[in-house]
Amino acid sequence: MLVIDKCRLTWPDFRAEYSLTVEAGTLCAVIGPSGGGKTTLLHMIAGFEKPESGALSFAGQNLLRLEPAERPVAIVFQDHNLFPHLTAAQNVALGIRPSLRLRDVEERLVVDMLEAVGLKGFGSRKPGEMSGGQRQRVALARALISKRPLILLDEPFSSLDPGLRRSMIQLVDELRRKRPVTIVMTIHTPEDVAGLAEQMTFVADGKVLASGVPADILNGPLASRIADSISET
Ligand SMILES: Nc1ncnc2c1ncn2[C@@H]1O[C@H](COP(=O)(O)OP(=O)(O)OP(=O)(O)O)[C@@H](O)[C@H]1O
Repeated sequence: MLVIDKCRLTWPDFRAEYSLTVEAGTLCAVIGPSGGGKTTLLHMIAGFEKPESGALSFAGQNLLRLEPAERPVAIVFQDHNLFPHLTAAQNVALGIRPSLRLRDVEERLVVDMLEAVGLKGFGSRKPGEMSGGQRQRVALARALISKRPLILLDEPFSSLDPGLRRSMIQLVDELRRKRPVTIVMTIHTPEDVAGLAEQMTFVADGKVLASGVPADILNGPLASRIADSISET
């Protein structure tokens, strides 16, 4: 279970205090208005932002004591954070082994994962030779291939058309059937995760204002505020 308890961050123009619980194995979709604090929440879980107070744990382990690289977390950022000098296959392989010295079976895994994200035959391309949507999928492949049990996806599919976006989210969902993984994903359109996400979390003004079963959140007391934040993005 991921437990965030009153984690506070203060910047000159923004104050956040997050409390949220996500059961292990759950797909939790995070929605909310632009600037409300969704990315900051993910960055804090990953360790790129340090809360001044509060508690943060995953599977009983205190994450606040761990550096980002030590956390059991794989993250896909909005800007995909691929290495431009490496090929798509090498960028994916980093998810298995930072040294890139892969065994044959691992090379095969990379090829299979590129195929799973619809990039068969793109392994030798560099990020600069790929579209924004293709780069997003390379970054997704790298996160999915890593053995990290907590995956954070920050609007990973924003440059994909709705059909491809939906199929990528289904791919993320399938991963959960193959190995136990907890996923926290920021999204813009709740329809994308309909029937897949067990939990929906509405973040605005630096706070988790509601979290629970998606239908309850979308039809609950914050329904009109949520609808406004969706139409604005
Ligand atoms: N390192 C930082 N220092 C100061 N302010 C920051 C920092 N990071 C983010 N902020 C501010 O925190 C607020 C929340 O930003 P955040 O990126 O978390 O929002 P968001 O909900 O992800 O928005 P969007 O949907 O547009 O990506 C913004 O006002 C932003 O300017």
